[in-house]
Amino acid sequence: MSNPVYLALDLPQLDAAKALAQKVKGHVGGVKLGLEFFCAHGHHGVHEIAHLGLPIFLDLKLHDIPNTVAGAMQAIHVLEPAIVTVHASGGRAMMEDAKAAAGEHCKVVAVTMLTSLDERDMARTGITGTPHEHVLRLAELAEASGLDGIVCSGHEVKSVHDQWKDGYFVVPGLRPAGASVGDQKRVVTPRHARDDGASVLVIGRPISRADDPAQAARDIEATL
Ligand SMILES: O=C(O)c1cc(=O)[nH]c(=O)n1[C@@H]1O[C@H](COP(=O)(O)O)[C@@H](O)[C@H]1O
Repeated sequence: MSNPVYLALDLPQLDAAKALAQKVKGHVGGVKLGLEFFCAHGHHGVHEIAHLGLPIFLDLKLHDIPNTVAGAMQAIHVLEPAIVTVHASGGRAMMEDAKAAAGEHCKVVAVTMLTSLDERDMARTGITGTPHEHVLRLAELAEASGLDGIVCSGHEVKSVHDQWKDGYFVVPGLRPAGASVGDQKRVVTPRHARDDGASVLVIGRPISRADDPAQAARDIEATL
């Protein structure tokens, strides 16, 4: 089985991001470039990282009217990302148009409820019920919209997997036992998420902020 870990390269400096990706290259399955990286370095930065030969997960979390999101998807074809994110709360038409506009080999996955939120945060945005219920509802909508899968926490992935057998499930909010949680609220270990059916394990700071990132990536790989 290929390594399911995608390293989140949430670094502002292009050289530092390249150096980190180079260090852990043999111990991760791909790299995730998010808003911080893309706003700072754009297409050029993505091309620079792509030279390392790892699959690229472009985490843009697109959320706008369908026409605008479809235009953005077309504008990134040339980067040939393996995975791109949109927000499920953008609705069915937006997700359908995003998928239709995506490159042939690009998986489009919908962010359901950010792993930095809990039930109280959710209630403050006017959404009632539990995170679990909300994620399952948005997963159903993403599947009906023709997307490849969703992003959710390790708390929900098992139930989502039971309901959507051939879905592609991206799980962030992962921490090896005892690691600092930081701003994440719905957290499990990488092994737990994998056992519950995660297709991709997104891991950032536990690797990028380790004294020896390659060793941290190896240690996580060994638990899977
Ligand atoms: O879409 C994501 O990747 C994502 C969704 C989510 O609900 N929670 C979440 O943490 N992420 C991303 O996953 C990464 C987690 O980083 P660490 O908390 O440092 O492991 C960051 O790049 C986040 O942007």
